[in-house]
Amino acid sequence: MSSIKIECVLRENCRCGESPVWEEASNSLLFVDIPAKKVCRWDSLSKRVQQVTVEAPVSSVALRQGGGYVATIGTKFCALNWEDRSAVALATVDKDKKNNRFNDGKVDPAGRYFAGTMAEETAPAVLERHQGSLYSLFPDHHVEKYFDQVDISNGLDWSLDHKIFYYIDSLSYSVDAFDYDLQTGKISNRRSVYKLEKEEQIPDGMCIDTEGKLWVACYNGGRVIRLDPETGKRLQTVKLPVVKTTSCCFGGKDYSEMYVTCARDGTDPEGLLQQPEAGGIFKITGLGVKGIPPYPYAG
Ligand SMILES: O=C(O)[C@H](O)[C@@H](O)[C@H](O)[C@H](O)CO
Ligand SMILES: [Zn+2]
Repeated sequence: MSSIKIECVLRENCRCGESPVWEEASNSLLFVDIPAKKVCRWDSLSKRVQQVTVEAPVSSVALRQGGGYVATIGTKFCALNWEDRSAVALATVDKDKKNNRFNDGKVDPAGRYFAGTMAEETAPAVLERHQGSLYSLFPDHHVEKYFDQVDISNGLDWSLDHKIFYYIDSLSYSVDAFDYDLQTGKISNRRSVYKLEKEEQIPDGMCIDTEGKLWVACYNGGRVIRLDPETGKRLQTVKLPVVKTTSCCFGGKDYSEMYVTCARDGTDPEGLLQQPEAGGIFKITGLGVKGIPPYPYAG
């Protein structure tokens, strides 16, 4: 039996930490603080954080094949140069929806950058509904739209054989699956593989492990849950000392550690006293399962 250890490795006070991504080359964890408009890089060896501030809410960051990063900023897919701290737009979506912004994003196994949008929130999970859409930025910088009517576009990942795309629209309280065509990037045959239980609250970010099981961060649920998408059963619950857990990824040595982001916004003063680490970065070890490296954007 492995013994699970949960540790706050960085007390960053993120207003809404999101999009953890492990960068093996620098032994670092990348993440964003959405409303603070910051992309951060935490060096796990020196324990130092570097950050780049951008001009609009930044909701996800991903590696880029030729070096540097890509990020979703406002309603733009951008290239991010860490050295000169510049962000250059590659494409813009939702031009007719001035109140929208991107939310979670991740690169597919063929190097396309998937990300969805949502209306800006007036409070956590309070927003005009059905305003979001799911998109992907192809390596040639053209954008494809998959569907609209999304409330809060969130967690996404692909099965290990690349034949299934998993997706979360938070306010559906469901983890969905689609058939995935890696060649064309097309999705089809949407179905639900897991419905959240009441105490699990709102499904947010998600990642897959080497056994093909899904890990979902539960916003307001203070936990990550491990799901078997084939049986629709929850296999494990890992509780954290913060309530607004937003996303998770594997990283560290051989991708054997899990990193979890969370939010501080929306917590009242009493809650902050009980959760002094809210907005920090958590590391979970001893899970006995590993993850896979993130795919880099191919454009
Ligand atoms: O982290 C995100 O994905 C959103 O941007 C957040 O705002 C929360 O998820 C949302 O409030 C709860 O659903
Ligand atoms: Zn999210």
